[in-house]
Amino acid sequence: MSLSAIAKPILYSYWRSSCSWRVRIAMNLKEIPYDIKPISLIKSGGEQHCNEYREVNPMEQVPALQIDGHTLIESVAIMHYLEETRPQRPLLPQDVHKRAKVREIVEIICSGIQPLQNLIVLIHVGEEKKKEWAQHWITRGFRAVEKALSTSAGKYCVGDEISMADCCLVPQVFNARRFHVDLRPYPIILRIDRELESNPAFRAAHPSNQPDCPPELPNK
Ligand SMILES: O=C(O)/C=C\C(=O)CC(=O)CC(=O)O
Repeated sequence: MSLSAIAKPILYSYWRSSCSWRVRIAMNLKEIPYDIKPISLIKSGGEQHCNEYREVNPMEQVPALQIDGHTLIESVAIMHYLEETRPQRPLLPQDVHKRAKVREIVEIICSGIQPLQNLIVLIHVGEEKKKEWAQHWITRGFRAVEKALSTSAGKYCVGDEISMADCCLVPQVFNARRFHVDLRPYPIILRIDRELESNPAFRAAHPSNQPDCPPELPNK
């Protein structure tokens, strides 16, 4: 086995990137030790655009995970890799219908909400319109998530076991608060977010507990 295959995984991460945060939660839940390599999405126009990092992730985004001698990108693909190679503390239910529900909620958030309100899109939309834009897409998506949860949720998004859906939901709720979305119409989302707040794996993955979190939290 090569040295890189047994090295401690390295996660290229940004403290308040919701996609990095999903993977941090999954790594923590599965108790996989890893080192963080911070990539600032804002310093000098964004370190994700430098030549060196483009070699790691040609999408010029975080996260990227170096693990088992491979470099993986895209948070959902990474979570599935972790699930398939580290089945301890499963993040997908056994039941096929419940699995479909987990994937549905993951997809709503990771395709239907977050990409529309991420940094590159908001820069394009412009400072003046960005808050209204982000609120629009998060509200639209949360309506669908809340509806899905009305039949799937137990203690967590799907039943009583934490799944990939929860790894995606909590960071998206943080983004919703950041853009001052009125969350009162989504009581199930709020209840699950509150439930997971004190979970150690979620707490350790929180932006405020990251090595690159600035001492003064900007809230723009
Ligand atoms: O500090 C910043 O303002 C820069 C970037 C982010 O927040 C990350 C995002 O683009 C949002 C997200 O991950 O959903």
